[in-house]
Amino acid sequence: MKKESRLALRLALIYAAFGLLWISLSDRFLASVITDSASLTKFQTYKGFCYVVITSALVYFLAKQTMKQNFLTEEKLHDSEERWKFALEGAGDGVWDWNPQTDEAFFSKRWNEIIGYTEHEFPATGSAWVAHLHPDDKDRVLSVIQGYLTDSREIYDVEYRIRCKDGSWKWILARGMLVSRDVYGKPLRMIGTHSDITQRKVDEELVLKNLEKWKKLFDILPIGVSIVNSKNGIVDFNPSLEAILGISKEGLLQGDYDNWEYLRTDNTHMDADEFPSLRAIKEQRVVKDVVIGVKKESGDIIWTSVSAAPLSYDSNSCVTVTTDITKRKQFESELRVSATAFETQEGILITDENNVMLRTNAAFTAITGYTNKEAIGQNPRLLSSGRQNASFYSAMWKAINTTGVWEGEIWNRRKNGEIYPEHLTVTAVKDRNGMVTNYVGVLSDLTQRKAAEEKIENLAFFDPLTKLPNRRLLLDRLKQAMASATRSVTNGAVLFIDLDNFKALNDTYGHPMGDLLLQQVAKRLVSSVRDGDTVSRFGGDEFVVLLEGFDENPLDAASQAETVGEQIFAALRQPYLIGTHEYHGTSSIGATLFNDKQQSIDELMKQADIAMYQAKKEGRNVLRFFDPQMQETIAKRTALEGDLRKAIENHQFQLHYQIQVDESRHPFGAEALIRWFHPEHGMVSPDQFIPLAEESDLILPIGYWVLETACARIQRWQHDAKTSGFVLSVNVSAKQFRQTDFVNQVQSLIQQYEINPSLLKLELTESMLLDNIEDTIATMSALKELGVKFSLDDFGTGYSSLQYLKRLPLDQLKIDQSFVRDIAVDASDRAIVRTIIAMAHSLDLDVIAEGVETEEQQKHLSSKGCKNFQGYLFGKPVPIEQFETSLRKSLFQPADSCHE
Ligand SMILES: Nc1nc2c(ncn2[C@@H]2O[C@@H]3COP(=O)(O)O[C@H]4[C@@H](O)[C@H](n5cnc6c(=O)[nH]c(N)nc65)O[C@@H]4COP(=O)(O)O[C@H]3[C@H]2O)c(=O)[nH]1
Repeated sequence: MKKESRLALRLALIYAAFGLLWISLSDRFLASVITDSASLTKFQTYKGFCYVVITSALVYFLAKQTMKQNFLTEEKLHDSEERWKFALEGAGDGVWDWNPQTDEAFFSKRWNEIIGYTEHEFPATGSAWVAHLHPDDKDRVLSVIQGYLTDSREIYDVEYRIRCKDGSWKWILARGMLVSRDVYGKPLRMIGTHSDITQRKVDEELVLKNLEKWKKLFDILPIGVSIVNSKNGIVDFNPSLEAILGISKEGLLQGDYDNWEYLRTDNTHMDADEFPSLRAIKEQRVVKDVVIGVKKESGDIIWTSVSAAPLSYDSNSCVTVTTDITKRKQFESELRVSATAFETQEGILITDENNVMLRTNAAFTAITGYTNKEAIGQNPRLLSSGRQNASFYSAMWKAINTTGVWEGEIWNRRKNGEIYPEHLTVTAVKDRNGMVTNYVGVLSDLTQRKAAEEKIENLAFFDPLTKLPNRRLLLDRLKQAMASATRSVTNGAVLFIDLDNFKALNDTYGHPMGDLLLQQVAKRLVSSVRDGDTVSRFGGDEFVVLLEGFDENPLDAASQAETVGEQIFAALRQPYLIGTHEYHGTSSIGATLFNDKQQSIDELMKQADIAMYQAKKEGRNVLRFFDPQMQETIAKRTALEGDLRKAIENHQFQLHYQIQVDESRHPFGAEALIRWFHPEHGMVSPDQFIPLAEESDLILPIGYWVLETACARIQRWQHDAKTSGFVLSVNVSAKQFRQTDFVNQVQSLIQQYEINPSLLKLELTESMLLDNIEDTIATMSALKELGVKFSLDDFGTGYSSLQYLKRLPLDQLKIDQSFVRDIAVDASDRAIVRTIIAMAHSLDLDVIAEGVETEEQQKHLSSKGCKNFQGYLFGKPVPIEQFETSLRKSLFQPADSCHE
């Protein structure tokens, strides 16, 4: 119940209580004291007057009390209203008071002032206020008021613009409340404040404008901007970041980037604590320009530069700026490549369109001598040597201007004045419109190349050791000489010179010594001939001298050639000082003439070779002219070689066996000697075909055949009680022995024929053993391990010293038949034989003498201590059947009867 209703009810109750008491008590009281009715009526009238007086007094009293109370309340209210009005006005806000029913309004002094009026100047009605509202705000404001009054919300507030006295507009915040309603509940009074918010509105607008400005900037910035929170990762970002990282908005928000790998500039893994965002948050400082490689699942790498700054309002967040530097990095690396390319071995100069030098590289300086500083601003003509004329340059520029490029060799001048050959390429650089902006010259110094070319030419035509023309140049000159001899009808000669015993020198003193000898020989040869003649090194220890302009008569020409040959012999015969050694050498010369008769170069060289071969054969240190008979021999040789190739498969070889006996002529072994039964020539002696086989490598299959046949023979012998201890000697040639698998071959044969290896004796010659002593020892030792025996054949003809012999695992020395032959008559042979036998004894080796033909020879040998013999005296080499027949005889007959 409302306050005023309660008050009215209280008054009514007091009045009702008094009236009821009066009615019920006053009549009873009068009736008890007044008994007559006249007096009673009279007193009842007086009682009525009293009632009126008392009730009036009561009403007066109650009304007075109530009014007094209302007045006090109102006064209090007024006072409090005044106080808050004062407070509000003091705070700068205006106050208003409005009766919605009467539209009467009160606007405080401050209210008026805010919009430029003096107190009471503004019409005191609500409608006057409405009339001053901004047209854009009016409807909104009225609907807010309407809404407030009907919705009975507690507080009304609205912002609007109101026209000031001077016509300007001010933003006002009006706040108020309904303070009373009439008995029907209709709004009776609204009061409120009126604050000037114009400045706030301006500020807000500014903020909004700024916000929009920054937002737009954020959106269109080509660099990625993001807000990173140390816990939640990227919380806000602009579209550029999505574009740079190539990730969708959702992906960024879901943290898909966590799956990526991050790289340092050196491509190594970057840890999270190195990220600029996390560092900026942790260290609370700006972290700038950290280069990060973002490696995605696809393997693609995006290179970024990231800066981060902590946010002052949130210590766990920062703003990061991400720039895509992938292209820049690419460009930088291309730039590095370009810079490196610019600094190549080739000189580079760049000019402007007017041919003024702008830049040169280090190689340019190295080649020309001009530094970059000296070259800049100059015309490249600075390098001109004067060797090319004006028309050369005009052709060059014509080419550049039409085709855009010129390339060629040119002579230029260095800063020090030296003129040098150069390879130059000039390229015109054009802009988009086809206008020349620059010229680029690339130059390389050809000085060294030319020298190298010269050197290569020298290598191609000259022997590097002796500096003499080589085979190629000789043949070239021979061709010219032959043509010239035809033209001039003269004779020329080719001398083929071979140094005697050069191989022995090389083997004994080593190759460097051999080289020194060759150099000295070359000098002597050159000084032995005329200037126009050619001295060449043909290969190894072979030299060829080409002589021209001899007499047209071949005999005279031959004697002229012989004279030169003699001069050469004389020169080469002189002792050589090689290092500290004095060396005496001789040579063999093969000569042939050439003239107008048509001959091929090959033929001519072959003739000279054959002649030289003949000279060697004839005892060395001689000059031999080629003659056709000689050629015939060679032809035969070649044919023989062809036949030899087929000999094995045609089963034309046979082994003959020659008995070996002891002092009492008791057979203890044999030597296997090969025989070739040629279908046309009959039996060919090994002396004829073994050297040929050695030259052509045919000795390898032949030698193997001999070994295998010998092993097969041993196998048979060892199973026969009478021959079980028989040792079979087999000749082994140098080439055969030097085969890398020779030991294996022997071992396999021993195994294959299951022979006692000690029954196989390999005969080696001195010269082949000393060729490479270390390898020889290794091979011999390996064979020795197998149990094979060794005999040193032709002993005494070579150069073997005791020192070498000691190192060889030999079993036997074989005295060469040349010493045996004259032993009865030649004291020196006897001495040699004695020495050989003494040597063998001192080395604990057996000795056997070969070629023993007479009793006398045997006697002499026996007297010197030789106990084993081989020779026609005991038996010639014979086929196996014959051998075994006579062997049987000798084994069952007295020893002396073992003759063939
Ligand atoms: N005047 C004379 N000569 C005698 C006498 N006793 C033996 N001869 C001969 O002297 C040579 C001894 O063989 P060689 O010094 O190893 O010399 C052998 C050997 O170096 C080589 N030769 C023979 N067969 C083979 C073979 O199977 N392989 C190899 N690599 N060389 C072989 O051929 C050379 C010549 O062999 P042959 O003509 O068979 O000549 C044999 C033999 O018939 C004699 O009392 N008086």
